[in-house]
Amino acid sequence: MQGTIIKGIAGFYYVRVEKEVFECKARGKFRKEGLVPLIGDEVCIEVDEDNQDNHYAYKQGQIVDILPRQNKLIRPPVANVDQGLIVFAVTYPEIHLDLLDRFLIMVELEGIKPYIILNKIDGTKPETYEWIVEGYKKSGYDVLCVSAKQNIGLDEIRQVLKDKISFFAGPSGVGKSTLLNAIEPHLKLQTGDVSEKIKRGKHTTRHVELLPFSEGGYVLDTPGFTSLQFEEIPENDLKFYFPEFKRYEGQCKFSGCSHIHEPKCAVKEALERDELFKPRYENYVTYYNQLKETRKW
Ligand SMILES: Nc1nc2c(ncn2[C@@H]2O[C@H](COP(=O)(O)OP(=O)(O)OP(=O)(O)O)[C@@H](O)[C@H]2O)c(=O)[nH]1
Ligand SMILES: [Zn+2]
Repeated sequence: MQGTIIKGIAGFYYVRVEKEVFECKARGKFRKEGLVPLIGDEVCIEVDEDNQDNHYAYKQGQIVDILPRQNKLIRPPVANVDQGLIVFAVTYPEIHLDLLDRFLIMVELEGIKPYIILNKIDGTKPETYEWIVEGYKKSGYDVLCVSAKQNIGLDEIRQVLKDKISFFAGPSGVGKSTLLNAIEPHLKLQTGDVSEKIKRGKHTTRHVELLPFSEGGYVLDTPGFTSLQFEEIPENDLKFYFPEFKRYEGQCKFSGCSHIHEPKCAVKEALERDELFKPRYENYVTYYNQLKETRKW
């Protein structure tokens, strides 16, 4: 049978097949190969037929194969993540585009698809945030304006989440938990279930878990990215994490153009023509200079 690892605790992997969860050990061969199963892995399991006593909370099984990974996040350690939903609020807390751009760079660094979710549009005039929506759409991002409180735009988020592995990230207080609970009221219930089980075991460490979405797909139960540091990027590579620059690739006079001070730069010309979102370009320049400064030391 083939399923997804949704949780791992103390050498046990919880593999969800259809709607059933199996408690599995990994075959010794993985250890020999230096392969550690990860949450999010697609695996093949064999069910232990002789070990299905009902005093176990789960049916027991063994992981016999791990399918090739599409990608792997380091923190939290999860495989096959398709997309990151970056949540901000249009009002309180106020949107800091610097912070939003940092979140976007983190998602771009992982090579996964970002979505921008602007929450709390209830009671806020569209004029106050429309320029941000336009700016990020111009940069090539998908932007959804929603209200968790008033059920606006939630079906669009459900469409995005369907059959994918997703995480939510964003500053504190923007409404990530409210949003998840509004999208899928069952999720909270299941989180409760699991923490009950963890309490009964001896292990109190926080484990990452994939929460199954009723229409198919999974959501990480912890927000992605606690750190927004990207100082390991060489400043000359930073441009690769601004997808809107790709359109102008090869069009600058100088190859390896940083799009900052070089003459006949296609990116700067596009900026003049208003094809790019200026605040984001300015953040690019700021980060570039910061990275360059850091490297001097
Ligand atoms: N007006 C309005 N308030 C909202 C909306 N969504 C969430 N809130 C409120 O915003 C506050 C923060 O919501 P949370 O869901 O706890 O935010 P969070 O992003 O999970 O915060 P952390 O757990 O700190 O990361 C709560 O008081 C919510 O009631 C919304 O759509 N509109
Ligand atoms: Zn250039």
